[in-house]
Amino acid sequence: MLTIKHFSKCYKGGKRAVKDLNLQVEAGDLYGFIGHNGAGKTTTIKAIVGILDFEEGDIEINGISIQKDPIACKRKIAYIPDNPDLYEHLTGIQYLNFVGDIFSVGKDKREVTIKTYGDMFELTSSLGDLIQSYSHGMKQKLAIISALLHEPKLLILDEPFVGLDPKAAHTLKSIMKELCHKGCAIFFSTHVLDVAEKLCNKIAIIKDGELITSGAIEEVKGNQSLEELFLELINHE
Ligand SMILES: Nc1ncnc2c1ncn2[C@@H]1O[C@H](COP(=O)(O)OP(=O)(O)OP(=O)(O)O)[C@@H](O)[C@H]1O
Repeated sequence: MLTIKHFSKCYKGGKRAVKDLNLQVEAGDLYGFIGHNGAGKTTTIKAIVGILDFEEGDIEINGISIQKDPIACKRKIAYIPDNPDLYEHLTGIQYLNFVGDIFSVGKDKREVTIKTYGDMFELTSSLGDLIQSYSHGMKQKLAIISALLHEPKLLILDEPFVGLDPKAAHTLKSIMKELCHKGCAIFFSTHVLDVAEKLCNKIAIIKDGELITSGAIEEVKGNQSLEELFLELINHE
């Protein structure tokens, strides 16, 4: 579903943010991407979803290169950034319809999806309000609903639990598990190691732009907790 091959990124005038990253995410994977502040997670995520150019390596969504055919890739994926920048002058429902139009989501399918996830996130009664009146968590919920409208095959989330209250975080975790159960793949960054440990079947740990371990969570962490493993790897050297 997602193949990252020898991906490197060097910002203009800056140091190398990611170095020779290789990763494979399969259908059904709930893949956690873990690393310290500045490790290179957001850089990698932005490259995967086609909003950050890169010169070295390739990233493929279902065998299609994000750099060669970004439109075909974007039809299959959804991306929720760590700080959703939505159109504040629209109401929630106008924004969802705008996204639905972009992805050509049919009227009936659109209504069912908006009602289902709107109710799950307790946002339905606020969808007629302007986004500028929403709290950070409400914007995050709206961004999540908009991302699910076109039934993406690959969902990419950057720090998805930040700003969500415990109930909404629980709802999102349930949705993520259900989507992967149905064959969707999810790749998400997080600093919440307890959540990653409980939720993910696979994890990758990145340090200073380099992948230091990846694979099935039970194999990667062995008998340790994920927190113990992370601290050991990050403090090493
Ligand atoms: N636009 C940019 N220009 C120059 N350097 C950048 C830019 N964006 C990120 N960097 C640098 O690239 C490195 C990786 O940053 P990135 O945002 O990918 O880290 P991260 O793992 O997502 O961190 P965090 O957990 O703090 O969000 C850091 O050294 C950062 O300073």
